Amino acid sequence: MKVFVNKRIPEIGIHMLKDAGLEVFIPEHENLSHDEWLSYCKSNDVILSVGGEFKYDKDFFAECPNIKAIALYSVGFDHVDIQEANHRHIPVGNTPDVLSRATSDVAFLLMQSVARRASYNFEKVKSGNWGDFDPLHALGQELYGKTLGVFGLGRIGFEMAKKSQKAFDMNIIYHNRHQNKEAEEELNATYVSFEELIAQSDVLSIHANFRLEQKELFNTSVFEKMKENAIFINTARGGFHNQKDLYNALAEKKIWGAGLDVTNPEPIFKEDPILGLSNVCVLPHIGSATIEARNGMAKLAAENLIAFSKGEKMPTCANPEVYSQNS
Ligand SMILES: NC(=O)C1=CN([C@@H]2O[C@H](COP(=O)(O)OP(=O)(O)OC[C@H]3O[C@@H](n4cnc5c(N)ncnc54)[C@H](O)[C@@H]3O)[C@@H](O)[C@H]2O)C=CC1
Ligand SMILES: O=C(O)C(=O)CO
Repeated sequence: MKVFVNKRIPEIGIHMLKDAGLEVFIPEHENLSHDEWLSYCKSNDVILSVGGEFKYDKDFFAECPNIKAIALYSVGFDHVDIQEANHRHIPVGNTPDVLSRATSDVAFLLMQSVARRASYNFEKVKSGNWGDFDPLHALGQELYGKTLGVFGLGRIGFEMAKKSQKAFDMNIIYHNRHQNKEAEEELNATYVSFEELIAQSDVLSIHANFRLEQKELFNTSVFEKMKENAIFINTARGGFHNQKDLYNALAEKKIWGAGLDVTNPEPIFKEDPILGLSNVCVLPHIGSATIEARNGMAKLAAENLIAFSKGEKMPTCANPEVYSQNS
């Protein structure tokens, strides 16, 4: 079975595929054009897919009927038309759990960085403006006993809530598609409406899996209902927030600040005015960027394709319903 891996991943994953007798193709250079990517998809049987820039939509599946399985090097699968994959009986593997702590660590980092204005103060030092001790300048806010609102309390959201409660004794509220009994029992989390989540959160952290129908759910109509001391954190997908509305809310100090690990578009344009604000911290989508998480993702993606090559179910599949469909 021929595997197309569109970008370098930790060697452990490649070795696993080769040891299982699969033929692995990795292009010489990385930043593939769409046409290059498509031509490589057409000449292989399955894909180990890194990154979200290439979309697995109806057009793709029509152009590449040869592709029988996709193993994503991510837990998010919003760049895949799952309905079309199911229709074509194509399993789509993903990499949950192994990156949950790492990603929640970045949300936790952003929360603290914004609360204590780390970016602003670091920029001051870098530009030689250490400044005299000023009891009233660039003060941050403390998080102890404040309310963390989680939009999408799943694997990563749970880790974020757990460490925020442990470190700062934060009160946890959440809004989800389904109630999370484990979080309610272990973290004393309270399920609230979307409106209550927005109004009551001192820190609002987005951890839902993105779907197009939720595009720009967080916009001016939301930001104007948030507390003035509120911190907006997004480590899920940039599509969840309207970036211009967020800029306006921050510039007009409608909210305290924002921490983003995901933006719209990605990479963010360096001219984006949001980067010039003193109450923002933006990171370049590094949530899963640890040695441990990225190795774990490589192992899971390889295991998914090896299972497929043996006619077995993928251990971690974004569309497990594909296995229960009539052939
Ligand atoms: N910044 C980064 O590098 C990374 C970002 N991510 C993002 O984080 C997302 C979450 O990952 P996991 O926690 O593993 O997924 P998960 O599936 O365990 O949790 C997502 C939660 O969101 C909830 N949800 C979905 N849509 C919702 C809606 N409209 N309203 C309320 N709740 C909703 C679901 O019920 C679920 O509990 C991924 O889909 C991905 O987009 C994941 C890993 C790394
Ligand atoms: O896993 C994901 O969904 C990411 O965004 C990157 O790890």
